[in-house]
Amino acid sequence: MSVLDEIIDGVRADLAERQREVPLGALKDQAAAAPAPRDALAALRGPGVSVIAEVKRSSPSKGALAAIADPAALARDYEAGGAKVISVLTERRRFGGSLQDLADVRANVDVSVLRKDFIVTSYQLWEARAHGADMALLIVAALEQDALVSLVERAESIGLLPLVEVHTEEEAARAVDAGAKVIGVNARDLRTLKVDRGVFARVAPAIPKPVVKIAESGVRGPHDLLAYASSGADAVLVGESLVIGRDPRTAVADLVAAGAHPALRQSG
Ligand SMILES: O=C(O)c1ccccc1NCC(=O)[C@H](O)[C@H](O)COP(=O)(O)O
Repeated sequence: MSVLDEIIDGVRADLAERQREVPLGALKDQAAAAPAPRDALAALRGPGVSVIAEVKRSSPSKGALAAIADPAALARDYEAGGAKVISVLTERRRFGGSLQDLADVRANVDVSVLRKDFIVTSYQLWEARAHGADMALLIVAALEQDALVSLVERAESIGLLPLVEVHTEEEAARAVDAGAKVIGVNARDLRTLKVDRGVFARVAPAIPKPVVKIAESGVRGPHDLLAYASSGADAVLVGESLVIGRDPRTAVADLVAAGAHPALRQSG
């Protein structure tokens, strides 16, 4: 069984428990009472290369990364550094995250917030919106095409911008067919956990121009952002290097400064 399959087994078990505790009708009521979604698409459309900064306590590949007692404080630092979107890992077992982290972050920043999790049912999309998310991750490798299409549609219908994640050209074609407006190319193979920064340059040409292209994983600093930008990235999604560093605000600001270089300015 791959790492991704193991993670999803755990996600389904935790999900079943939450579904017993909060019926879908009650969750929809919570979503209706949540703050209106922010325009994440506009935020990601530049100019320059946008930075998505991630709240990430631990990971299957590295184990514990950072304690992060106050995710909202970290998110405020990211926002002060110029991050356009805050990504919050809400998976509990392998990443140490929660829906409470998502709600806390959303209540304490003015930028858009992404629910980063392993979403396999529309119930999780309602959870995302009920806890204030503006975006939700959908991983192509975790979903049959019918399910992907229906989750993209459901996300959009409830005000969430789906970030559809791929790792190969074939997955990119599936994401495009599903109508994704934002596609993330993850340098990390979620089945083996190997990071290959060359994946973005190979997969990005399969993604048509109007789609926002995000390079995910493996960004250690401005040089990696610039390399992704030179292959056509509109944004980068960064976790580990920000949470293990001593000054997340400055680390984000350095990335934002590199992404704002006039040579990288795009019309959108
Ligand atoms: O980070 C992992 O080890 C991991 C393992 C299995 C599934 C997903 C995983 N990470 C999720 C992500 O995609 C990253 O958190 C995100 O792209 C940021 O990556 P990084 O900057 O390399 O922390």
